[in-house]
Amino acid sequence: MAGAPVLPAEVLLAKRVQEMALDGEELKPPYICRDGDKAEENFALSFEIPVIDLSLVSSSDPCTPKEELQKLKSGLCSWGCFQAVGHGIPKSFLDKIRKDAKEFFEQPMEEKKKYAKGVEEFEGYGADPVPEEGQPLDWSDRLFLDVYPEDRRKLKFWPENPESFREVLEDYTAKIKMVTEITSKAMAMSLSLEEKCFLDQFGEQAVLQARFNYYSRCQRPDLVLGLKAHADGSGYTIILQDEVQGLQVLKDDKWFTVPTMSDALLVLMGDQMEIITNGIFKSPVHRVLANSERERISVAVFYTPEPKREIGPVDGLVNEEKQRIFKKVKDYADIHWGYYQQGKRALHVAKA
Ligand SMILES: O=C(O)CCC(=O)C(=O)O
Ligand SMILES: [Fe+2]
Repeated sequence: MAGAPVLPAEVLLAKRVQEMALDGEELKPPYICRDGDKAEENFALSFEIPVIDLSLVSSSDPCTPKEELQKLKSGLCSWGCFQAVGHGIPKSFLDKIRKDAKEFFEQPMEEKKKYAKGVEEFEGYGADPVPEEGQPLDWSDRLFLDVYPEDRRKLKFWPENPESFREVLEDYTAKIKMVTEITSKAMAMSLSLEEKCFLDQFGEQAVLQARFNYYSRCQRPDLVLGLKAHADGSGYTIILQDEVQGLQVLKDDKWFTVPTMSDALLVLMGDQMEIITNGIFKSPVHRVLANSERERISVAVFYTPEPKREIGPVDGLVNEEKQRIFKKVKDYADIHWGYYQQGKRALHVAKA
């Protein structure tokens, strides 16, 4: 592997990781981005990530258990994420999404390429746009789609096969939108804020984007990453995992593997929730490891404030005790993307 020529990312990105894996191609930089030192890995399974029953923290219930809200708050202050159950989406429906996603990626390349994106485009099937020079490439393929508001949908990128894909995704979008409503309210209540204050910041036309990730098997998982370490630029992100572990969250300089739970959705704070809560909720750095035995699929839905909408720390969280640490920003996700492509975080641009 040493001495393998470094090909321009544009050239490498013309071929899907899934094809390279199937062809048994030799790994090349910049896919190779780790030194293979397994000792550095921390495989600790983090059962400390709180599991929150959202049906218990819905606002209309005057008996909302204080302990559940407290658990939600402390989880978001320390981990920046939680496993949501009781979210109202039946497990059978989550299985359907997982099944359609798997069927899509398992089709011949020819079929998937009908939805291919250009190297510099965002939406469609392929890889992320070419990163800055020196940045690693992810050992994964993805299908990225704008799903809400409806007028943002570009149906030419929406798979027609498997047959139920479009309908299931439409349905999932509506269900996830409801989950964002309950979640935003519960998070506000956990901080003793007016329950609609986060929803008001995001706006009614807040954007949902779905990213179907396909992590192919890799013979040398110690040399690559399924997805490089990053924090999300969203407000927050709702992740559906399959039964294969791989997602890790960084806490106290250690990587913790997020357990898989077939009926749960992982709710992970993006930078914008860190800004809106004046730094109280953390937007965690996370990554995905590659796996030599099994492929892995996840569906991440990014929930982001309306374009052009100014967001900033909510009033109740800035006071004499707690100084304002972030200023108002708009279109933060775009700023974030520029830094992401350089392998950097963007949060400092919003510092007061
Ligand atoms: O695959 C996963 O579990 C996480 C995906 C993720 O972090 C992302 O798409 O931003
Ligand atoms: Fe992410």
